[in-house]
Amino acid sequence: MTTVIKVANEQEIIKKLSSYIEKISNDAILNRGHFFVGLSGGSVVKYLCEGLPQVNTDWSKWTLAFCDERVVPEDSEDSTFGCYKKQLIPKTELDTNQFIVIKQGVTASEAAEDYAEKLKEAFKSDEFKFDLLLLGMGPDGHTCSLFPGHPLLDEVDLKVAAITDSPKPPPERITLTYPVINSARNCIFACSGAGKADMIKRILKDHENLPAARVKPESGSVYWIVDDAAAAHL
Ligand SMILES: O=C1O[C@H](COP(=O)(O)O)[C@@H](O)[C@H](O)[C@H]1O
Repeated sequence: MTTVIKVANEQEIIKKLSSYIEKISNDAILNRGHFFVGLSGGSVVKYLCEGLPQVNTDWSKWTLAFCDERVVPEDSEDSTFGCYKKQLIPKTELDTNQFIVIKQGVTASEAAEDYAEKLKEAFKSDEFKFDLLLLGMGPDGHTCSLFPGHPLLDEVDLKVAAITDSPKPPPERITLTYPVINSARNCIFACSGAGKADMIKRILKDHENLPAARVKPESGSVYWIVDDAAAAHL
């Protein structure tokens, strides 16, 4: 089921997103004793670093993985984990060892293989069923590191794949693939600004088959939290 939530501006996106995260994390902890969440990079980093410190939850029950990650050193500005390490961890009770991070100093395909092993260990299963994936959408309609027209859109065997020709720099990344994304219990997109308005219309109104539109969890929910500027053509 897809739900579109329109709010006034970026600050309201942060508030709404945080309230959904609080509810979903507390339900997961109550029902299954743990909360598995996938984080994205880009603009979502800011929303989460501002919003999560206000969330009322049992942080010790959280495991945080990445929907995609750039294959760069952890201290690079392009490292998604590096951003959360600097901007989120000091503001919460989260510890670095609750994050599942990519192996350093290896190729993208080695990093993807190693990441899949780490997820298998964390989930104690071959099925990586996330309670929540926090997703962004680029102005070209990409989500995670799944780009329009890329062969990875059709990947069904690998759960974590490497990409070495990302059209958005940096080129080397790892990404969850649709079999994992679409088995999540919940997916939330958070998008703000006029730069996303055209793509939001193409996905939510015209139903074009773009990468972000293919996020349709089989037995889960997808929420789009969009501000007035991003929702201008809906
Ligand atoms: O490169 C990436 O881009 C997308 C979208 O970023 P945004 O800044 O336009 O919101 C992001 O979701 C993904 O995690 C990241 O690696």
